[in-house]
Parts: sequence; C-alpha cells; structure tokens
Amino acid sequence: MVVAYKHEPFTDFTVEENRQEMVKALEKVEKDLGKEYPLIIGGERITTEEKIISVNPANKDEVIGYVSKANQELAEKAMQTADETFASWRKSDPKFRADLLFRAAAIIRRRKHEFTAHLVKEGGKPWKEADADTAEAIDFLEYYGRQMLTLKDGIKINSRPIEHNQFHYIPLGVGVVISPWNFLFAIMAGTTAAAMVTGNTVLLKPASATPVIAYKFMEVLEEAGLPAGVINFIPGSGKDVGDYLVDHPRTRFVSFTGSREVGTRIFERAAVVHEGQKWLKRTIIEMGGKDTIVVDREADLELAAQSIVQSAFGFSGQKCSACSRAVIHEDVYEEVKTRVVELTEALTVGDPVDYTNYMGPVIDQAAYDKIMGYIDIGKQEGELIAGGEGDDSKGWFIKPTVFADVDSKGRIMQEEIFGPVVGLTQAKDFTEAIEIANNTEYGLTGAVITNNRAHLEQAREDFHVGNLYFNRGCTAAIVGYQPFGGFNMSGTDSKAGGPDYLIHHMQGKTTSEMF
Ligand SMILES: NC(=O)c1ccc[n+]([C@@H]2O[C@H](COP(=O)([O-])OP(=O)(O)OC[C@H]3O[C@@H](n4cnc5c(N)ncnc54)[C@H](O)[C@@H]3O)[C@@H](O)[C@H]2O)c1
Ligand SMILES: N[C@@H](CCC=O)C(=O)O
Repeated sequence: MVVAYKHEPFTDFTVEENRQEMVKALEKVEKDLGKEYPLIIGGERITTEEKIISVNPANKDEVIGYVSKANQELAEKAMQTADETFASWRKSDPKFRADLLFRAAAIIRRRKHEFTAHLVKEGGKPWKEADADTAEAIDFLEYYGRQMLTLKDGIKINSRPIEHNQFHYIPLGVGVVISPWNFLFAIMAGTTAAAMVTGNTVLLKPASATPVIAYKFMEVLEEAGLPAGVINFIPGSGKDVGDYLVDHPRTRFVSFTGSREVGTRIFERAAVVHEGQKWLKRTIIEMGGKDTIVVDREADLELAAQSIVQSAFGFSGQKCSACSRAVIHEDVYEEVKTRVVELTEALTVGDPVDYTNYMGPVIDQAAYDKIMGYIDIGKQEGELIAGGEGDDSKGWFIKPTVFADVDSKGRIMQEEIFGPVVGLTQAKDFTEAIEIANNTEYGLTGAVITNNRAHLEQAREDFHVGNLYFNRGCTAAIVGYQPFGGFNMSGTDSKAGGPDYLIHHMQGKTTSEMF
C-alpha cells in the first residue's frame, strides 16, 4: 500500500544543525570534484576521448567533472540498445516501475544534502534554491510513481450486454529526453522518470553545462534496480547528437525542456517523416517565458515589491518562470518602484557556497555575455535604477538589475533574458495591465497582486498563461499542487507534475470483446 503523495518539505537553513549538515555535505562533495564519468549504454560504461568539462560557475577554475561525450556512432548504439530493450520493458509490470521510482526517491532522500551540495557546485545554486531542486526531483519520482499506479488499469468506459470494452494506455517506444541546466536535477530526473515509468525506454541527453548530476541520478536508478538498457546516458552536443536522435526513424517521442530556439527546431525536425519511420513522432516541448507580475491600485504594495524581487532574482532570474516584467498601476507605480529598488539593493551576490549570499552566478560565459548585452539594451530602453554591473573575473556574477519606465514593447520587455533583470512599466488601469501582460509571444507564468475580487476574476479569464498566481510571486510551482507548463511559445503545455503529464508518454488502446 502506497501512502498518499505529499511534497518533500524544504530544509530550514536558519536551524544551526541543518546548516552544519550542509557544510559537511559541501566538504564531501568538494572531495569528489574533478572525476571522470563515462556514458552508460545498455548498462555498459563507455569512456570516450572527447570530454564535456563541467565547471563551477562561481569559480571557473574548479572542475566538477570530466564527462565522456557521445558522438553519432554512440548515439546509434544507444538507440539500438533502447529499441531492443523496449521489446521486454514495454511488458514490465507498472508496479515494478513505480516501485523503482519510490526506491530511487528514498535513496535520494537519505542523501539529500549531498545532492543539494552538488547542485550548489555544478549549478551555482544558492542553498535554498538547490534544496528546492532536490526536493522537486524527489517529488517527481514520488508523484509519477503514484500516477502510474492510477493509470495502469486504464480508464473506465461503458460496456453493453455481451460486449466488454476496455480502454487502457500502452507505452510509445524509445523516447529521447533532452533536459536544461537550470533545474539540473528536478527537470532532468522528472522528464526521465516520466518517460521510463510509462514503459518506454529512454535516451537521456542532459545539458552540457550540468552532466554530472545526471550521471549521479543514473547511479541512483541502478541502485534502485533499473535494468540495463532501459535508460541510456548519452551526454553530447545538442546540435550533433540532439539532431541525430530527433531525426532518427526509431525515435518514437522527444521530451524536451529548454529554449524557444531549440524547442522550435526540434518541433520542426520531429515533424519530418524519415525513410523507414512507421509513426508520427510525439513531442513534449516546454520552452521559455517572459513572465509578468501585475500590480493593481488596491493591493498590498509590500507584498507586490517582495513578490517582484523574489521572482525576478531567485536563482539569478534563471527560471523559465522568473518575473522579468512588472506592470504596475500608475497610481501606485512610484511607491512600488521605490520599494523594489530598496529590496534589490539589499540582496547579496557571491559564491553560493556561502549561505549568506542570496544570489550566485549565472551559468556560463555565453549566458553572462547575453545578459550583459541585454543590460546595455535596457539602458537605451529605460532608466537603470538598480544593478547593471557584472564581474566575470572568477565566476559569472551579475548584480540584480532593475529598469524603470520601459515601453512594454521594448526588447527587454519582450525577449527572454534568463538572468537577473526586470523591467517596470505603468498601466492606466487594470484592463490595460492585463493587455500588456498578454502582449508577448510567451504564456508561461504570471501573477496578480490585488485585493479587488472582480479584478482577480477578470485575470482568471483573461490573463493567458499556463500558471497564474494570485497574491504571490510567479515562481516555485510544486509537483502535484501546481502542474507546470505554458501556452503559446512557452510550449506544449504538457503540465509537468500534473495528472495529465504521464499520458503524453503513452497511447490509448481500446479493446472490445464479445462474450
Ligand atoms: N518551460 C519549462 O518548463 C522550462 C523549464 C526550464 C527551463 N526552460 C527554458 O530553458 C531555457 C534554458 O535552458 P538551456 O539553456 O539549457 O536551453 P537550451 O535550449 O539551450 O538547451 C536545452 C537542451 O537542448 C539541448 N540542445 C541544444 N541544441 C539542440 C539540438 N539542435 N537538438 C536537440 N537538443 C539540443 C541542449 O544540449 C540541452 O540539453 C530557457 O529558455 C528556459 O526558459 C523551460
Ligand atoms: N517549475 C519552476 C520553473 C522551471 C523553469 O525554469 C517554477 O515554477 O519556478
């Protein structure tokens, strides 16, 4: 009997004992740095000459690990292995697959701080953000395991005298899972677990900036009893290995989380039917956001400022859900703006190993250059009222940055920056604020801060985002509580951590028997 799902509690690091445990975990992880990690295909460890070098974004000289890099030949080997393994795995007991996830969750929970410490190092995540990433990884395993148990016998449909009808779900085949670096543990583990627990075999290609945590997850799954060949670990270049597998005629589905640029490329390529291909590929594609917090005239303005600052600068704004634009009623604009600046200037930036730093680095040089480029654009488009500076001498650090009086059609208000930058703009009334909030091509998250019930109901109907929050920030969805995914160019709205998610990895089969 499986106990009811409840999300993993976050660690309270204000408690001295918890801080001490985390310090010990960081020491342990530090001793583990700089090792080599192989590919895993059919359970076999394969070492390649060429390596992906994962570095600590807070300290470029610190190597997290040297990870073997798959090429097209190895991707082909992995595909053949996954394809052959599917013949037996598709018939495996769903309860066995769910139990595997529950055991994996238990293993991670027992070593929770160790994983969190690794995320601090490899992802540059402050403790609180890293702890939430680990907790979310556990949640995905626990939640999808239970969802599979709910779905395993299908859904009740109607039968008639002497006609017995059955509707149930069967797996699809080989799935290519391509994950991003920002939720390096949770999204990588969640997308992989969902594809596997539904009876598919998997080729896991993690983000090149953060491949070591994916190897560690593979070790956990193996310890939990994962049979060889069910999940194959093939880090490699997105363009090279990614394109090859997306195009492959034996790929049955692609589960991608990442940028709009790569997501739309995969969507187009997966639509092409190649020689020998017997199906239309399924795509689960979750992309970026340009997320807005709307502040009404009748609102708790302290809550508004806190929500903007936390949602904009948590993990340096490197969340698809991050608040990168705030639309504020003109009557309260100055007051909110002043408080946003005060709160922003109080934030500390530095190596996230130090618990007192609120913000760590951005992930790499390319991200640093891109964000600093947007800060230059922001200086032309609005008034810089906080931050604006960066330092990439040791790690990639950028101060939390606020621009005021930006036209809502400006580039910094339309394009995903994916860094610690927020633009503020005014609206003359609530209706105009919602129109502005909807005026990007994305539709991922949004929040409304108001005490006006009619305005909340108006937003419920008209604010076009997949995850809409009232009187709170626009980040931090919890598995099983706020299913996550967006509209328009934010993706296919597959709702990770929600009751519909697993069904995207399966196909419905109707069987009708005459008695
Ligand atoms: N909607 C969501 O749930 C969600 C969650 C997290 C991140 N994101 C988005 O992800 C982006 C940040 O992550 P990122 O920088 O890792 O994104 P990215 O698109 O650069 O990379 C994502 C993954 O795609 C791979 N890739 C690159 N080129 C490829 C190709 N041609 N074919 C196949 N795979 C390829 C990368 O190696 C990586 O594993 C942001 O846009 C963010 O908003 C969205
Ligand atoms: N699910 C996360 C965002 C994931 C994307 O980066 C949140 O709700 O903040």
